[in-house]
Amino acid sequence: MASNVTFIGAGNMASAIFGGMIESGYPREAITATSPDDAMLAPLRERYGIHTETDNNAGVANADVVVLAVKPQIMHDVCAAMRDATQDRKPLIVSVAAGLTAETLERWLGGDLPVIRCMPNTPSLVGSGASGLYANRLVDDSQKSIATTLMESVGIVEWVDEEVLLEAVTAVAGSAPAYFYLVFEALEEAGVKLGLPAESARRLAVQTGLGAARMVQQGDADPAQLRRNVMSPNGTTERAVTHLEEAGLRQIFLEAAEVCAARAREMGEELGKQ
Ligand SMILES: NC(=O)c1ccc[n+]([C@@H]2O[C@H](COP(=O)([O-])OP(=O)(O)OC[C@H]3O[C@@H](n4cnc5c(N)ncnc54)[C@H](O)[C@@H]3O)[C@@H](O)[C@H]2O)c1
Ligand code: PRO
Repeated sequence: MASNVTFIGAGNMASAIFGGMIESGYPREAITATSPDDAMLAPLRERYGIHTETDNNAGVANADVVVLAVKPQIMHDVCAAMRDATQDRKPLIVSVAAGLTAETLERWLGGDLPVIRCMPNTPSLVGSGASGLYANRLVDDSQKSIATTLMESVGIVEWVDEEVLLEAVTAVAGSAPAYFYLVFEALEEAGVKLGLPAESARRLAVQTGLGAARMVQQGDADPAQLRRNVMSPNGTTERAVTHLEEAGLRQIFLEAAEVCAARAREMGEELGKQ
């Protein structure tokens, strides 16, 4: 029988994940989502046919898996209010919150709980997500397999052995859709400056991004080789890529990844003091 999965918080991330689970054949009767606002839950009941609750403790009462999907800033209060229910039930806890460590979450929920931390990203909304997962000492193999099933319903999954590596996952996947959107914005602006209608520039740039990503995923060659395949000697691409390299693009990405990871750590430390 399928595990009962309850999502605490029914926003973007939660709905992406339970939407993906249902599309992959997970029984909707085994899924519950909570939010204090029933007006927000009503369309989810309608669209997905899942159970909903405005009371988090009622949501946890029958759960085998509790997915924490509220903003990190309110997580302490949400966990503290669910402590008794989670201690009674001892479900698997899966958190998608940025920064908050497994130790912090376990402590807020009263201790002695299997906790999996997950760092997903928004392309999960279209089934093309990328998630990093880390399990604490109390998680067993069957629980790891449940978390893999949940997150593979919306994309790919990479497990990490050390929790600190979730900061790197945040830098290259959790936050990274925004970097690609920035590149699309910049290419569109450049196309417009060079005379293209904005809509054409966007379509061309986005389709190119999609095609380039597909070629890397197909695995025929690594990205550096695929890049060289586009660069005819003394041609147009070589001129553009040399400009990007000389302007320090690689160093800029490295620094962006470093500040991103540092902010994840900082959020965990700041919020974890509670
Ligand atoms: N958005 C991203 O790119 C992204 C990526 C990775 C991880 N995350 C993490 O996912 C989590 C959720 O982010 P989101 O983008 O889905 O946010 P969101 O604002 O879309 O969803 C949060 C939900 O929490 C609900 N909520 C508020 N108070 C609550 C309470 N007391 N009890 C139960 N539910 C309550 C709200 O109704 C809302 O539906 C965050 O912790 C964030 O760090 C987000
Ligand atoms: N979005 C969240 C943030 O910016 C977490 C990763 C992606 O904090």
